Amino acid sequence: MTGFASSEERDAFIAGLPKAELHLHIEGSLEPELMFALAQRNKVDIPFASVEEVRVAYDFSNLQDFLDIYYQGMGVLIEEQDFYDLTMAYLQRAKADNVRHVEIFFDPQGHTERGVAFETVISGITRALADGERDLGISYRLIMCFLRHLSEEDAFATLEEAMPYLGKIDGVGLDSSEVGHPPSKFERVFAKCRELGLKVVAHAGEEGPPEYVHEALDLLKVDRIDHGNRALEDDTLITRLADEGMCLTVCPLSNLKLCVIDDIHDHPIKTMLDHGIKATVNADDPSYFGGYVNDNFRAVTEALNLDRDHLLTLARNSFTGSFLDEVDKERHVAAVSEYAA
Ligand SMILES: Nc1ncnc2[nH]cnc12
Ligand SMILES: [Zn+2]
Repeated sequence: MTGFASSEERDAFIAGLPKAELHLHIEGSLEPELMFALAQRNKVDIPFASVEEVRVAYDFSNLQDFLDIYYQGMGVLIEEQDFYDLTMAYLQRAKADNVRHVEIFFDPQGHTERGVAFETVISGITRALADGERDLGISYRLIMCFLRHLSEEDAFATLEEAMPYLGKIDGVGLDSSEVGHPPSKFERVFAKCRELGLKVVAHAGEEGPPEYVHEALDLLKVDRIDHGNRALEDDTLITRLADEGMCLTVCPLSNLKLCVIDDIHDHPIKTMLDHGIKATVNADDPSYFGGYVNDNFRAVTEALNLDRDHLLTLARNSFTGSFLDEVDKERHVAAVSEYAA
């Protein structure tokens, strides 16, 4: 137990640490209890008889296993209020983990292809984000993801639908099935998004090879890499990520549940920090992977014997790697230093 006298002391330090969460799919925060409530409210059939049955089904051996259930789960989200309730439930949970700033993903194509209007989705999410900022003091950015298993044409059509709402969207991302859908497939749509002044991020190196991380950097010109685990297989990437101060939004319990790693003791986050890479800790899809951000912090801190300095670095990285203005970044980084003192 490096640096901490007890597991209680360690957990208390994590609980009180001011932090930002930069990799969170809002649809992945749909807890089984809310899924059942919304299924009833909207008269939607779900293939589960109980909350226990749902949790048993969350036994994945790879990303695709999870995605199949994830897209099915979001089928209960129909009305604007559903998206509000989903987002507000996440923000309340984030508040309990002392999260001060969130940058959340949403997957519009997972909804519009079911006949739910883009307006319904974004209105519910942003209404909750605004209420959360006012009532819980959590600032936010919103990132619209393109589903990479769908076509470039679909992505362009989604961007077109998003045009009237660009004032509410800070960035775009790339998620869903990685292998076979390289970043290069979306080079043109990302170029357009950058021209529009949007920040750009992409899932890369979760299951996909290091080459996809190179493509995300070189072709999509990303501001952050989501996951990035497999970048560690390539020494040139390690040096490049460190030299460029590229932020990686790492998701330990997700990696475990999706078998990206076999054991939490093998998680690469400490190695990333040792290489000088700006890694951060995030929950990804907390209701599917069994933990919110502090659960993720606890899991790696215990397994990898992280000390106070590691945790403070991870917390600072979460703010410096965010899309906050420089003044706000500095304010939050100062709060982390004050916490350390
Ligand atoms: N971990 C993940 N990887 C890719 N797409 C996702 N969509 C939701 N979670 C995801
Ligand atoms: Zn993700």
